[in-house]
Amino acid sequence: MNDQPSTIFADSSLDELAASVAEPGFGIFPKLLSANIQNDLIKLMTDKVQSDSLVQAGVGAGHEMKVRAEIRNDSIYWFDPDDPAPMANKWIVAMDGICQHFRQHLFLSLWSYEGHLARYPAGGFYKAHLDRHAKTLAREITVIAYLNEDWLASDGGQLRLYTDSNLGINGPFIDVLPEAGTVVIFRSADFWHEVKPAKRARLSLTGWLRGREEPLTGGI
Ligand SMILES: O=C(O)CCC(=O)C(=O)O
Ligand SMILES: [Fe+2]
Repeated sequence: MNDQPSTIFADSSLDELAASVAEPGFGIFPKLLSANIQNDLIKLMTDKVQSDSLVQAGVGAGHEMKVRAEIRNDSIYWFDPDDPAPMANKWIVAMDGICQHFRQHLFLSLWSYEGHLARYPAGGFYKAHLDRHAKTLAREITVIAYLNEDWLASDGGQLRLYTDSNLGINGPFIDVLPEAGTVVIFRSADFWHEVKPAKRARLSLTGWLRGREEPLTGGI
């Protein structure tokens, strides 16, 4: 497979991702990443861990973000378009490509990407939540790529995705193993999800395709 920036996702993959976002609003795609891309992302993650670049993740948006280890206890590295690692830039370019594809094919107003590498330590988890922050409408679509080779069901760490947007955490769910190469996509405002406790360190790359920034007035 050609690993030029624009081809991290082949056109056929972009079409499949778009179809799942259109209906039912989420999609789970094992082995969507090529072995090369997967290895480069794992290497990027390893480099960031070794250079001590990860910080404890918080909850909430902007200046209201707080570390809340009882809700999530992963460490993250925010992608920066100026990161010297070619793979960081490649990923951002690929995400911009998805925004463009979804603008053209789904008529969604998506204009930017924010994302981070995340490392959950053994025992790590993230309690059930929606990704769209209460005070901003910017996060439209969540895209998660997993980077764990040979992950077993007994390792835990499943993404539990609640598939009925009306019933939320009282409804049916799908458990997804965070196996390297798997990509999960869903509408950020509609699907509750959580990370079940993992028995070994768990690596993922989570990001959001964003619409225009529109702060809501009034408290929520
Ligand atoms: O790593 C995952 O499976 C999900 C992470 C997540 O829900 C988040 O960062 O908002
Ligand atoms: Fe989330």
